[in-house]
Amino acid sequence: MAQGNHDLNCLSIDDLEKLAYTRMDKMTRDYYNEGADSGSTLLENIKAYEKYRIRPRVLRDVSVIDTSINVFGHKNAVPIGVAPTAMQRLAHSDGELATARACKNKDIAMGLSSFATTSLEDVAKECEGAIPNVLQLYLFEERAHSKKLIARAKKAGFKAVFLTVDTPYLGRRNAEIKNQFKLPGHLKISNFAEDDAEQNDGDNPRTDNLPISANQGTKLKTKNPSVAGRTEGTERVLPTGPITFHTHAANPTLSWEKDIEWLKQECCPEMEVWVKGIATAEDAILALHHQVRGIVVSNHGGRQLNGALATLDALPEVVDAIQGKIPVHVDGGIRHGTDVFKALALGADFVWVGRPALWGLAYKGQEGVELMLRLLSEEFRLCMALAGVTRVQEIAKEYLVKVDKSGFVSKL
Ligand SMILES: Cc1cc2nc3c(=O)[nH]c(=O)nc-3n(C[C@H](O)[C@H](O)[C@H](O)COP(=O)(O)O)c2cc1C
Ligand SMILES: CC(C)CC(=O)C(=O)O
Repeated sequence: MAQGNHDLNCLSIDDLEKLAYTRMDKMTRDYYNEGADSGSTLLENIKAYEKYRIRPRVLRDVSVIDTSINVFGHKNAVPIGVAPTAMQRLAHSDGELATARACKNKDIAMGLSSFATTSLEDVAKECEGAIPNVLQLYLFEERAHSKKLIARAKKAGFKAVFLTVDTPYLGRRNAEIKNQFKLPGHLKISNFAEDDAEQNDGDNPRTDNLPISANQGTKLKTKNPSVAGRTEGTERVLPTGPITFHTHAANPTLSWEKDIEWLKQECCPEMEVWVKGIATAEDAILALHHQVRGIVVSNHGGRQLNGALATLDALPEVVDAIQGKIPVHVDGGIRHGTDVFKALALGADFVWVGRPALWGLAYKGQEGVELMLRLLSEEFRLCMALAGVTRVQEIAKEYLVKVDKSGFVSKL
């Protein structure tokens, strides 16, 4: 394995996190790093990987290793993608463009948030069809903007839409509330900039503890606005005014019957419809029933329901339910190449990383994201070699054991 050309300040994702820490202002750092409530699910996402150990096989000629895998019709260098995360220009002035350039250079799929600070057309242009772009969708209760966004994504050549399904309301993120987090005036939620041109007076801070649709811009004709999202026997009024993540991202009305079928029709045939935020076998079966093209096991990086199962712990029941009928991806807490190996051994087809890309951006823009991808890719390749595996498809349960709290080792 090549050992040359290291950034000696940054030899691991842990190093990268520390380096990024000093390069972000407090509001950005808290917004990026925080989990919901006490943050226990965020931590458990990371810790869950420590419950498994690898069973290495030897004397297998590992001189040639192929880490690549096909995803959305493209060859990805490793089974790792950059997860959609909102507002990347908070971390670096090039924001999503830097991420796109890094992904293109490294042959890595990229997920673009609906709430990006760069338009989907600009990101697509940057990649010129070299990597499969995925649009993460917050499907607005008010449909016109979402309809337009989907049409634009199709035109720009996006391969898939990941409908985020774990945000009927925004999770309670106390630092975000304390800091009165808002997008600075020089940045825009670019995918909706045109829609907002006439009325955009900027974002409003998240200052209260209410479910998100009770925040600014949402008027519900309910008796008590603090229970927004439920129309108490009276008319429901859609969000109005500028499109901000405080007003539009969460949608408490989303449902399998009403929305998945609608979305499939809108996207068909150009883009695949996936659901991001599945954490149970029951919902995995519903996803199959509604014929989505794939699922992402995710708890939104621990930013939504705190107390939910770590994604690695939720993965096996989802994999069992799906039985290979559609791809199962996973995200949350992946910080090492060995984590990628473990997730694949437990049945994931592919993993996505969120915060590490933001830390890379904050550290050195495009170069920092490339560094992050390089670290994870090299660690993954080395892990495969030392475990005695030469192709990604060979990674399976037999390479793992589970170790419980008292140190008892069990086969899977
Ligand atoms: C700052 C931040 C912003 C995010 N924005 C979005 C988003 O716009 N849409 C979405 O579906 N998920 C969003 N996510 C969740 C990620 O897509 C992903 O599920 C999560 O970051 C994975 O966990 P990890 O950060 O531990 O890798 C965001 C996560 C973070 C940390
Ligand atoms: C636009 C936001 C709701 C982004 C998001 O998903 C997050 O902050 O976790």
